[in-house]
Amino acid sequence: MLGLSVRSIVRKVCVKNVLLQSFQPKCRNELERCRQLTQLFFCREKYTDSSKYKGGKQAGQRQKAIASKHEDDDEALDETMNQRTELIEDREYDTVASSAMHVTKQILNVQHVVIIQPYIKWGPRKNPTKPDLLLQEAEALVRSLPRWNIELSMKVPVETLDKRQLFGTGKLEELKGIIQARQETGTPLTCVFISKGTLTYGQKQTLEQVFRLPVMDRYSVVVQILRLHAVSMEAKLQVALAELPYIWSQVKDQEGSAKGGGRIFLSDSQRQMLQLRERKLRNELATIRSHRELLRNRRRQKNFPVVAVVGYTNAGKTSLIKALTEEQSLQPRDQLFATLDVTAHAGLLPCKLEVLYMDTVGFMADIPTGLIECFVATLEDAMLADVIVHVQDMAHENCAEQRAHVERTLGKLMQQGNNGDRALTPERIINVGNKIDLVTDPADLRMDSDGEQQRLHLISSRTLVGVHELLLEVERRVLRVTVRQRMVIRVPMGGQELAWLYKNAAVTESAADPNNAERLLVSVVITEAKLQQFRHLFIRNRG
Ligand SMILES: Nc1nc2c(ncn2[C@@H]2O[C@H](COP(=O)(O)OP(=O)(O)OP(=O)(O)O)[C@@H](O)[C@H]2O)c(=O)[nH]1
Repeated sequence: MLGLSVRSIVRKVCVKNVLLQSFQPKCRNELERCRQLTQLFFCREKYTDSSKYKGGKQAGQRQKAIASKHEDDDEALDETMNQRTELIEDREYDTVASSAMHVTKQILNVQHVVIIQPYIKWGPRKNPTKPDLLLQEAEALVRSLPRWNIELSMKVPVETLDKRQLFGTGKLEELKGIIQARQETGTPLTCVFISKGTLTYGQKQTLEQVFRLPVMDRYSVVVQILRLHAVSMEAKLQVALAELPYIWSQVKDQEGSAKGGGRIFLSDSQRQMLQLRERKLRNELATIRSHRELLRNRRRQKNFPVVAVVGYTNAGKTSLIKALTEEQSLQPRDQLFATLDVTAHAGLLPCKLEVLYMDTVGFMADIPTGLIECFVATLEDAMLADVIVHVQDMAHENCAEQRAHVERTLGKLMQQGNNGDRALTPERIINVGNKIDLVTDPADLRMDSDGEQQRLHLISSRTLVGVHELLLEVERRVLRVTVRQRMVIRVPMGGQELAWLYKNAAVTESAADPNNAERLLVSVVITEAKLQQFRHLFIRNRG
């Protein structure tokens, strides 16, 4: 039966994933080394000032000797890293600490966070999204991390996002006062999250000195979330790779700000090591991706229609797939970036044709491109799908912006040629307005920000309102895009025709022909090409 084979394909995908996860301990090593290197980077600032660490000088000398002895040697790198990691463990903690590493190490502890959302009030660089919504998104990011508590959150107008101290002098003093007062009276704060894509090294250092707390930007918060949610080896390698552009940009900033001060951030050999790691990570990823390509080709050979479900993070993609497939094992979570791996789920259309639904990584605005680029490859599956379901959260105040962001990103992916020559025609895209159970005013439902009528399929993945109608629409599009049709074919009982149809089409029903006891009426969903083949093989021969 076809049903058996589609499930077995999904099973194979799962088995393959497990295999990929356990395959090549080399990958794991690579990942571990990269992680250590990242930690090494984040602690570098403190490390260079060895007086701040117990035993820092001694270990620093040991490390220096090792590094100069075996410059490009992998083992030397490991040893160097171990030495440094010891230093990290050993150090006396300083409140004006190198932020990201401090927060990384404390990720399992409770964090008490102050969120500051800077926004430009006037001018061409003003963000079209309202500051309140930006702040809400920043809060949602922090809430996605377990045991991170928001103690204070505020939005602060700025003239530009490029100033070294980010805020005007008066404003900075005011913020410092608020944080200090809070430190003295409430729960001690542990970090400040400035909700800007990336802070320059100089900005971060200045703000840490003023607030006397570690400071994080959006990039570093999102990396923490991605690390927590990366399950497969591919996702883990991607996260490790996503951290590298950040490290490089901070190195560049730091070198820029240290010019004339005689400080060198990374030695040539360390720089080479970082480049080497990057190359190795990319190679490992390429190997894993070629396995995925193989699976994709197999799916294509089996001719299963593929429906990709895309959308802004938390829009309800996983919930919708759960509703469409009735797959109980799927667990939607109220967290941003809950899905980091593209996963395939088998589902049945009303005509009994089986399809594969692909769950994809959520989109999010204001995430530095370097970070998301690493996950773009996982969207290739979506770009190659027969039909793309774009899920939108109708209950979200910023729904129209989110939709525009997803459409822009998909458009960019198309331009970059990730589409395998498939155009993103309106016929391939189904717009779905989800979470209508949370919308109180029905007038809000069919309008976008310009008041234009939207062609949206309104549903609730929670109450299942509209899900059956959506399923019918998915079926209509799948049949049209893949040039399949539903038909009833009359075949001789026990003949080759029936066996051929079972092999080459989706047989949805078969019954005895009431007008001819020797024949069967077989309902099938069949592609145009296969139908021609059937005619050629059986009908012409018979004639
Ligand atoms: N009330 C309501 N909640 C919903 C609906 N659909 C999804 N949710 C909730 O929204 C949250 C996010 O749902 P997911 O399905 O995980 O969203 P996602 O788009 O897959 O999220 P990411 O993987 O993070 O991008 C969960 O708490 C769901 O229970 C809906 O129709 N109504």
